[in-house]
Order: sequence, then C-alpha cells, then structure tokens
Amino acid sequence: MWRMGDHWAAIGTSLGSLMFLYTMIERFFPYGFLHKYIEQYVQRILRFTNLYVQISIEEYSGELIDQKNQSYTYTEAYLSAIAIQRAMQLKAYTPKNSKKLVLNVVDYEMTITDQFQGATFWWMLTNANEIGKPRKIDNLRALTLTFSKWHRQLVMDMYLDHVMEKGKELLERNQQRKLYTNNSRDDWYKQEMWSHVVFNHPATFDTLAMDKAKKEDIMEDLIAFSKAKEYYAKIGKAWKRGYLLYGPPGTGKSTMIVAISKFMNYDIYDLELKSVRGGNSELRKLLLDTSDRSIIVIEDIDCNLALTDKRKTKKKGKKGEKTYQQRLAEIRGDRDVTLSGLLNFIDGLWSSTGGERLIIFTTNHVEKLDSALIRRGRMDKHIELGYCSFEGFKILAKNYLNVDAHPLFETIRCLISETKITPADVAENLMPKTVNGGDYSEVCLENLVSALEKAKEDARLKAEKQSEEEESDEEDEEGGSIDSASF
Ligand SMILES: Nc1ncnc2c1ncn2[C@@H]1O[C@H](COP(=O)(O)OP(=O)(O)OP(=O)(O)O)[C@@H](O)[C@H]1O
Repeated sequence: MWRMGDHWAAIGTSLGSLMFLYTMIERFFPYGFLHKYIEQYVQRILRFTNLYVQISIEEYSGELIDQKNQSYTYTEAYLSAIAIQRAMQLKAYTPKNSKKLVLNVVDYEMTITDQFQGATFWWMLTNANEIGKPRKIDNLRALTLTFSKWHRQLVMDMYLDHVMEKGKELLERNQQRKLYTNNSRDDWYKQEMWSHVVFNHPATFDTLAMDKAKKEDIMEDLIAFSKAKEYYAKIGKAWKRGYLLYGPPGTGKSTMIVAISKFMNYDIYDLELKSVRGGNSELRKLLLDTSDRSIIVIEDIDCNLALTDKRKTKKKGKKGEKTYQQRLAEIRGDRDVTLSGLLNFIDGLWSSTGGERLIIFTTNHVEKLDSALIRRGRMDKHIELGYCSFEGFKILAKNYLNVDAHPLFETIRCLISETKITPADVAENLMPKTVNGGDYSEVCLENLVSALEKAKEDARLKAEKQSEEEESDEEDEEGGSIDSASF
C-alpha cells in the first residue's frame, strides 16, 4: 500500500528528474528557439500538476521596468555561490578597481536544486515574460523557485529570508567599501550630491593602537547594534547609533572610523557641513540619499558648526567691503546648516528611512560642544582616544616594523608611561626613512626613544615655566593688595 510520504517522494523524484533533464538540454543545446519551448513546456507541466507552487523574482521592477530588484540581486548571489561549486562552465572577469579575477556562472548553470530543513527547492533562470502578463521588453529575466505546496509555510516564514540574508552577506563580503564625500564645487548650483571612491585603507581593529579591553568593548557594542533590528523595531526607534570620538589630534579618530567601516562592512559618508550651501533642507536631502548599512561621519564637528553659525557675522574685507566669497554666497542664496537642523535629522530623519546606520562625530575639543548635540540618545557612545600607551606602541611596532620584542622595549615602556605622545607621532618615528629594504627596526626604535626623551624634557620645561609664572602672578597679587591697602 502506498503511504503519503512515498507519494511525495515519488513526485519529488519525478520533478527532480524533470529539472535534471532540463539542465542537460540547456547544457547541450545552444540557447535559442528550442530552449524557449522546453522552458515553457516545463513550466506548464508544473502548473498543470497543481501540486507545486512557483515564486518568481524578477530582475527589474516598477511600471517602467527601470528599477533593479534587490531581491533578485541577493538571490542571484546566493544561487551563484551554489552553482559555482558544481558548474562545468564559468565566466571570468576582473572588476573595475580590483586586481582579483572573479569567476561567475553562465546562465544555464543557474538551474539549481537546493535543500533547506529537509525540504527540496528547485530554482531556474526563466524569462519573466513567460510568467504573468507579458511586458513590452523582451528578455527580462527572473529567478523562479518551485516547491511542493506542502512547504509553502516554510518558504514564507524561513526559506526566502534565508536566501536573502545569505545572498546579502555574500555580496557584502565581496564588495569593496566606498567613501562618499559631498561635493564642494564652488559654482552657482546649490545642488548637493555625493561622489565616491573605493577605499583600501589598511586600518582594522587589529592594527589600531588602543588598549585591548577598550577595543573589545567597541566591537561588542557594534555587534550588538548590528543584531538589534528587532529590538529597535519593538521600541519604535530608528535603527541607528551615534558615536562621539574625541581626543587630541593624531590619536586615531579617523583611523578608528575606517576600522569600524571594515568591521561592519559599511560604506562611509564623509559629510562636510561647510559645503552644504542649501542649509537644513539640503542637508536633509543629502542624508536621505545615503544608503542603509552606512556610517555618516562629521569630522571636527566643533569647527564645522561654529563656522556655519558664524557665517553671517564673518569679517568683511578691506574698508568694510564684502569679500568675493560672501557676495557669491549672497547671490546664490546660500543658507546655513544650524544646530537645530542637525539635531532634527539625528532624531527624526532616520525613522522615515531604512536603518542600520551609524553616525560618528569627531572632535578635538569635546568641552566646546553643545551638550544638546552629544547627550546620550543622540551620541550613544562617547569614546576617548588618548595618548599612546605601551600596549598601543606594541601594536604600532608590529604594524610598522613587524617586531614583537626588542631590548629597547623596556626603555620605551618606562618613557611612554611618563610622556604624552600621540600614536601618530609614535608611528611617524617608527616609519623607516628610506625604502631600500633591510632591517631598520633598531634605528627606528632608537629614533622613538630620542623623541620620547625630548617630549619628556619639553614637558618638564613647560611645567617649570608654568609654575614660575604662577608664582610671579601670586606675588603680583600680594603686591597689589598691599598697594590698595596703603591707600
Ligand atoms: N590609534 C592609532 N592606531 C594606529 N594608527 C594611528 C592611531 N592614531 C594615529 N595613527 C596614525 O596616525 C595618522 C593620523 O591619525 P588620525 O588621522 O586617525 O588621527 P585623528 O585623531 O583623526 O587626527 P585629527 O584630529 O588631526 O584628524 C594615521 O594615518 C595613522 O597612521
């Protein structure tokens, strides 16, 4: 007697065979007339059995078929990764800005059987015009998924999400990070736009000179953020997080932004407020134009905001005349980005857009910032980047000289604990001054020792001078009070 399970197994096998046959035909007969008929025929059989459900993900969407469908891109990446393991024919190419050769599958290799949670799924590359109502444009592609109607719930609840997530992950892994900047062309047009370059900065959390515990704390925070989509949705807040990086120049604020971008696989939007000539509304447009999974950076926030706020009261040229720049700004009708405009966007803007964005402000003068701008909730995490510690030095020695230990390390350890030296200055001393090859580690470490000794001596002299000045001020005050008493 036939059991239900046997029945489905038999149907599954028949469908598998049909798909296999289809793949073979595709492989051995050139694409063209014959294919079109075979494809239509296979589709009809599937529809006729009434036991299978099909979902098609079309390459383009929209009335005018002009929008690339993201789901198609993710699915294609997911299926290509499976197909590439089994394909007999591959395409090779080198993408722009890359030296790496990339392999891709040819179209007919995209007929794939996939397993998920014990269920079997069949994928085919089809002509979108064969599904649903035919469109004006020919050769519109779609990836069509066929599955038993008993797996409908599994597909809706889990399988499609799984395909999208894996596809997205694969794409991001292969993607190069981009650095966007807002154009600051000094022309008549106020229209702001982003332009980008692919960046290959070597900094990562591993190469960042910073204490291990602090780095780990930041990385944990970032991981928690990236996994918190549901949490943010539940509390009704936009999926964003603000970081304030502060510390003296050369302590690694910009370097840390690169490390975060690599760690999270996010692009960077480096926003220069001074260049936003259309004021708050232009700022809004620019920010709406940023993509999800990105970092929006405003460096030296104190200078940026101060400049825009002071624009109106800028000094005039000679004899009270307006400068060329001021006249140009007036004619163009430039408007300022204000603190309240910026706060508005931090609080409200992203709730109307997708999510997963970091906003990072950097400053050398945290004390100058308006407390409204950096209060928790806006800038959720405040990170101080400080002078170089011995632990930080060891990371730089490894980066620059590939040295883990050296007899001079002990001297450096003592000196660095008594000196305020930035990682940028340490790095500068550790860089070999010639490019002739050879081992320059000894010379570089000696240079660093001299720099540390000099910094220590300078600090001592400065402190001495300061205390002398304070003493003479006190004496003056005492003298002053005697004078006033004698009147
Ligand atoms: N913590 C660090 N780890 C590794 N390299 C660092 C670090 N800090 C500085 N450097 C080195 O010094 C250079 C300057 O650092 P960076 O621009 O990141 O400092 P910054 O704090 O952003 O400075 P500024 O405030 O002047 O913009 C970097 O290119 C990098 O080589």
